[in-house]
Amino acid sequence: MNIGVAGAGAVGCYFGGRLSEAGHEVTFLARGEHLHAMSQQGLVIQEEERQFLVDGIFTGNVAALGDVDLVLFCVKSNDTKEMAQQLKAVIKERTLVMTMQNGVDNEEILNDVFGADRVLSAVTYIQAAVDEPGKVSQQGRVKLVLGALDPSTDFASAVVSLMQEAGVDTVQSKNIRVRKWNKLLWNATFNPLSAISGARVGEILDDDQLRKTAETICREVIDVAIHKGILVEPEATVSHIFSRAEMARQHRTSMLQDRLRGKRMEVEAMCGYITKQGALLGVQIPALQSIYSVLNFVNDQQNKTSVLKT
Ligand SMILES: NC(=O)C1=CN([C@@H]2O[C@H](COP(=O)(O)OP(=O)(O)OC[C@H]3O[C@@H](n4cnc5c(N)ncnc54)[C@H](OP(=O)(O)O)[C@@H]3O)[C@@H](O)[C@H]2O)C=CC1
Ligand SMILES: CC(C)(CO)C(=O)C(=O)O
Repeated sequence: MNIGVAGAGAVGCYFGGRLSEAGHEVTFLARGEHLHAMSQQGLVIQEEERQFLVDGIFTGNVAALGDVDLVLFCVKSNDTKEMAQQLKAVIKERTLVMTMQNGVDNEEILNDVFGADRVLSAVTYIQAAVDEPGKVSQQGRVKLVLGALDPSTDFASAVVSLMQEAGVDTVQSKNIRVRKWNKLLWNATFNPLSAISGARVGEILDDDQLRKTAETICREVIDVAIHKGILVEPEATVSHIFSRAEMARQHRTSMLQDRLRGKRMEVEAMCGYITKQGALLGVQIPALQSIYSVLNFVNDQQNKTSVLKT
């Protein structure tokens, strides 16, 4: 299959790399030093046990994705609208677009731009990072749960097979929005708190005050999910989220990694969306709301600093 990666950073390079290794033609859309390094030396992927070199097409020109059959949509949520509009102008009418992003609002944007009948969504379980330009590392388990936004369409199973044949543990879901909400509950509990405090997941679990705050946020977000009509059993969900966190003790969440690198954090996707939904639905979420206001300020400051640097 002819596959495009829109936003070849950590996630896009990893899954695009696995598909390229399985023999598919993959075009990686990237930019800056990372694109330069991949164009010169190829893409190096470091997994725990092995390293492999990906020899794909590396480009900074979105028009190079014009002929692909499937786009892995992997930009940070802050860039979703802009990337979706750029893609819409160049891809074929029948090209499938699969978001592998965190959060639940990217689906709404992609739905508006492309129509639900060709958008897929994946819950992405992976711990990947761009360690240096041209080099991506991945640790721990890799798993995808994927489904179509419109479950009456039948193309999700073909993409599940594509991933499975490339050796990626992938299952199909008929209710992908609920699965995405479940992941968002984890991310909203740990990502903003880790970004504001600088703590790894294990440090949040071990510090009484931080743990209490994480639990408070978790319950707030569960409340919003329930008011949105997502079926969640609060006690079982809190306990599941905290037991999954035990397996990621050393992890610096993607939001903390962005903050440490001076990059714009996904504040809207991880807290802004939930805060706004809470306000619309009349659900009080003071803990997450406070963290949202601080992280928004930090994001704006980082943005100003990077503008000053350029
Ligand atoms: N990393 C992880 O382990 C996980 C991440 N996720 C989610 O997956 C999504 C992607 O995350 P991740 O891969 O870490 O993010 P990255 O920042 O590593 O990757 C996104 C890439 O897209 C590039 N990009 C953005 N706009 C353009 C453009 N117009 N043209 C070319 N390149 C562009 C970015 O470039 P630049 O850097 O210059 O902005 C960056 O290289 C996020 O929603 C994240 O929350 C989900 C599970 C795990
Ligand atoms: C915890 C993790 C790596 C789960 O895949 C994640 O989604 C993040 O750090 O944002």
